[in-house]
Amino acid sequence: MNQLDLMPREVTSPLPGTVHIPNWLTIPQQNALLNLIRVATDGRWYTPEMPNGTPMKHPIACLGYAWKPYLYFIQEPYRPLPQEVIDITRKALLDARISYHPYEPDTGIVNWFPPDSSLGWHQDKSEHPDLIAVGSPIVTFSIGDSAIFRLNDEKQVSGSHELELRSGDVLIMSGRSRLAWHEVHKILPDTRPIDLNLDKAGRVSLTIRQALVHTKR
Ligand SMILES: O=C(O)CCC(=O)C(=O)O
Ligand SMILES: [Fe+2]
Repeated sequence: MNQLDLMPREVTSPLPGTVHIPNWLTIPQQNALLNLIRVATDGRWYTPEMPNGTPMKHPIACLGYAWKPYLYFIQEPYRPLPQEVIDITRKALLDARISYHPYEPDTGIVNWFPPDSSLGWHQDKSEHPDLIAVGSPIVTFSIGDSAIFRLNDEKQVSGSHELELRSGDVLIMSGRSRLAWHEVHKILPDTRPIDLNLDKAGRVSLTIRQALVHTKR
């Protein structure tokens, strides 16, 4: 434990529509979520290639629809996003006081960040344009080693907001900051809680979103 751990970590809203809730999941809840991810992804990890052929720097796995830069597709056998994940996503939105209707999350991209990995400056815009236009939320749960996360409403690191995303934190990007630029700048080694059921160093982020418009039949 360092000095900072003694200070309460407050809920913050660095940009309109973005809410960071520290310590939102308890350790048992994080372990339950890790288990659920293990079962639901069923070893279906892959390292997608960018359109120019270079592989991404870290592996991902997907719940619900699958994703590769920059489109969603159906992974066979198709299994919908687990109801438990939809439920905690809705609860996180309620706690963040973000009301957004109708929200039908259908996809979770799970990122595995080894200690020396990062994810460069980008916007999340593979989802249906009508959903992006209305600010449909992206809800991210962090588990494992902490990350330095940066975000900005402009395409530049300079002047960006820097957040430390620790194990158990939730971050929501929605509304006016749905298309905010962001990056996982670095992973802070050996910062994960000891009671976590993670057998190696690194960080899991589960990023829930609605990818497609669901027409009622
Ligand atoms: O790991 C994170 O906190 C963010 C990941 C991310 O930006 C993404 O999956 O698009
Ligand atoms: Fe992203």
